[in-house]
Amino acid sequence: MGYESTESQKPGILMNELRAVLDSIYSGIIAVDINGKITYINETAKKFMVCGEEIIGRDVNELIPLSRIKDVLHSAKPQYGVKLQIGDRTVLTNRTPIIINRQITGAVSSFLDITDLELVSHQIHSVQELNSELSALIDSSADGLVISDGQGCIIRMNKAYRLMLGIPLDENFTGLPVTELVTRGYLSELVTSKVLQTLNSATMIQEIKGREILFTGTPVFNTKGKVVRVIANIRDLTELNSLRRSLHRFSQEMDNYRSELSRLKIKALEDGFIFNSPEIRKVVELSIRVARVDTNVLITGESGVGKEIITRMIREASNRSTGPFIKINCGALSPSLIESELFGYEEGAFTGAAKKGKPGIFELALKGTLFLDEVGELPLDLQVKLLRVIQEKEITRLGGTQSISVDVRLITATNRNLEQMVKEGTFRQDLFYRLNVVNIYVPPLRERVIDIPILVEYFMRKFSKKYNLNRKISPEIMQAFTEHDWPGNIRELENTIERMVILSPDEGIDPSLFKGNGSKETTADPPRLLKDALAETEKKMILQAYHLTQSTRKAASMLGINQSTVVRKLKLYGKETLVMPRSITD
Ligand SMILES: Nc1ncnc2c1ncn2[C@@H]1O[C@H](COP(=O)(O)OP(=O)(O)OP(=O)(O)O)[C@@H](O)[C@H]1O
Repeated sequence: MGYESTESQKPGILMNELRAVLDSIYSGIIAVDINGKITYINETAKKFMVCGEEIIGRDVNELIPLSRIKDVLHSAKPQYGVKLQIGDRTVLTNRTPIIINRQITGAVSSFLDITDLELVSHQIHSVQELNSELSALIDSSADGLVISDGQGCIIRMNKAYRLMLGIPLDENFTGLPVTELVTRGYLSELVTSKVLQTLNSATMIQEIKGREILFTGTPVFNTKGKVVRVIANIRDLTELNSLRRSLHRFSQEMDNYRSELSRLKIKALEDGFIFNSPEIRKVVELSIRVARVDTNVLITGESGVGKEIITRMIREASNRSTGPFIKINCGALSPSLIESELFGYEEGAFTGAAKKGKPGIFELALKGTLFLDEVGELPLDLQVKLLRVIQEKEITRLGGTQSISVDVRLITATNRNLEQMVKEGTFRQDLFYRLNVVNIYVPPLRERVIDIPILVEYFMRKFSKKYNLNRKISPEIMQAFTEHDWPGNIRELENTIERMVILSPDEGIDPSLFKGNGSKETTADPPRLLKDALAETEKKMILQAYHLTQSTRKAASMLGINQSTVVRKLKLYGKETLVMPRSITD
């Protein structure tokens, strides 16, 4: 459109036309004179002004405080693309000086509202950020992902997807139909196709290269309910399933273990192992746990606390329960006897050796359990030999040359402080470590008085039955039992009750028999016949000697009497006798 003047067009008409043109454009236009007073403003620019009054002739900064058009008046230099804030709108402005005859007479500013554009550009920026976040998320996912459009064409595929299906990183699938994955042999069935057919989520499991893969397809709908995307997610279930199977197996084992544990606990009680205290409960649990592992166990605790009974429980709960159980008391035999007992000997090994030689208990305990009681009493030279057997799992009979392999579980017990003995140099440290792989400490009775009443009841029943006597215990005596110190622990308690059951004259238990056993009570004993007192002392000494040595021969030599007397008396007291200080079961 041109603005050439013709004869018929007057300048006024032209001006009107020009104004109409300027008013109809999107840009705002403001002209100022040399003083910055507004000389012209078009309709678009007026919309930016807050005042509805006269604008012409007013200072530009009154209406647009941030306007820098006056800078152009001073510098005579045009400005282009300057961002300016007018009220809540953002505009992009160009400012040009008006120069007539080389004189600045004013300036014109034209500006374009870019507020909405800014908003859109901001939104585009946010979308770009979101997009890169999404890409990072998709790529870092451990699940495989393939995203297709509503027509089933692949838009993106992440690394995990490629790895799980064995698709090379440089094989491009973008824009291709998802069915191409089947065509190229990566898959046999497509979850995406299922989603597109049913317009619903779908799952399937496929075995790919020996691995179990779970496919899950999810449709994404637009506002009109049309599927615009299908997201196929794949997850390798192989490890998960194998973990699940292990977990199942493990929990089944745990269940078996638990029921076995309670079975053995019940059995321990049935077998006459009596306890109420949490301390012994822990000992029993540890013993049963350790029984399953074929390792050396050292049981420590004072004399008579139940170390042997616990050893038998371990053996009972172990895989060697049907193998032999052999006990040897290292404190009751001379060193030379222990050596020949442990390792056996060949014919003529020493004077008095049996003609054909004799196997040692390491041989006899083959596939079984060997219990070395009072191991702290073992002399140093025998400690070295025992250590060698443990390390080499072989023995050589005394006087022999042939190595015999040893398959024995070793359980040792002591009432001595082996750690202290190691410090003092009377027990070898290396042997101590070998024996003490697992330590089970049995606390003395005074540290678990809660066990006393139940033990008293048990022993009362046991001995009443054994001697066919009906004995009852009064609350006062029970009280005295729980208050007693029991330095000899359960063995002492057991012996005391046995004595009381036998010696009490009637159904009730004679309290004086208990007082005579070293009770804290101070009342004097009633006078008794000398022969009864002697018989009682004799019995006590014989029983004690026998319990200490576990051998009628040793007990006899300890007391300076005949072995036959010990055997006879023990029979009289109802005790079973053993000729040798070892017992072989099964
Ligand atoms: N909890 C218990 N329930 C029933 N009887 C027990 C219990 N603890 C120990 N006894 C009995 O006490 C006596 C001594 O137990 P055991 O021989 O096991 O003790 P120990 O610690 O091996 O003794 P030592 O150190 O003298 O060899 C045994 O007759 C045993 O049956």
